[in-house]
Amino acid sequence: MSTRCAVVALAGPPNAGKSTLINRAVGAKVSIVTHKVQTTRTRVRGIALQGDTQLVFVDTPGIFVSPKRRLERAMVAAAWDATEDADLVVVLHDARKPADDEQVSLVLEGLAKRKCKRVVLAINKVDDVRRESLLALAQNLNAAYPFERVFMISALTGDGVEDLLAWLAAQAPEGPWLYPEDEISDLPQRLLAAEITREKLFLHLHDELPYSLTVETEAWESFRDGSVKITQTIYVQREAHKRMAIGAKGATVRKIRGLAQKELEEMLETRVHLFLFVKVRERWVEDPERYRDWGLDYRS
Ligand SMILES: Nc1nc2c(ncn2[C@@H]2O[C@H](COP(=O)(O)OP(=O)(O)OP(=O)(O)O)[C@@H](O)[C@H]2O)c(=O)[nH]1
Repeated sequence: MSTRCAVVALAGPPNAGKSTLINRAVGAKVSIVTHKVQTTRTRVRGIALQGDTQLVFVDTPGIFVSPKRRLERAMVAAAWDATEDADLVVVLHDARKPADDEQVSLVLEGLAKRKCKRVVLAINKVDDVRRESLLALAQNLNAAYPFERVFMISALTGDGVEDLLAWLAAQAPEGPWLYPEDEISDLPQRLLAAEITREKLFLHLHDELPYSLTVETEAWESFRDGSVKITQTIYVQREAHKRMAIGAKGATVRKIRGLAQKELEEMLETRVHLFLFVKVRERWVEDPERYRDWGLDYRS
């Protein structure tokens, strides 16, 4: 089978609907692929399969910033490099915003100065505006930058998304996939499973725990009877947070485990054995590898 692969730079300001679009494209509730998956210059936000074509969506967050400090300038330059490296660029525009919106103007000016290969516009959230306003919006945006194509989509309802994906896939050059299939098909499930546990933690710990808490799915084992054993670690930054997450005699983590396991069973339609560990990973934000294994295990 001849394969195709394209790196697609997704240029959408915060809130344009990138995560929603990626979730739909990937076909699973996964908003971030992982910090572990990287192309040379930028973070991979999601990987979608369209038949024999792999579409690797990369992020371009910096291009919406007017850089002042040196670090910002470096970040913006890297993001622009990512758009130049990409096979295709999708500018995602929120249909509720005007064509001369400051952030989109910044991007269109930048695009005009660069050698981006192929740039298309996807006007998102079309479910939330009057249809009649869309034509003028598309014309105005096209006047500011000559897009190769304009797509009208609703990442939320899925309207138009298949057309966009099919078009992107058809443009993808022939070549090997950047990521193995099992890696990408396994990844969303692992992440989703971690997100489910994180959600339960937030719902039940209220404001007590800081937002720095993370959950990682460490192992995923499938058994012959169809059941799955999922092992996750909840990383917190301090001993006090660990005690909070565990609760008196383990009551909190047990409750979280029960709720998360139930939701996982519904999602996977099979029996799930969920094992949760709580670990302290001090300053993991700054140096995740170094502090990864600090702290004691707690098994629920
Ligand atoms: N009505 C409508 N809302 C949408 C659509 N797509 C996304 N949204 C909403 O817009 C908000 C932002 O969507 P996200 O997908 O998180 O946006 P994002 O671009 O990933 O945002 P960042 O992660 O901050 O970069 C959410 O409340 C979505 O539900 C759409 O097609 N229609």
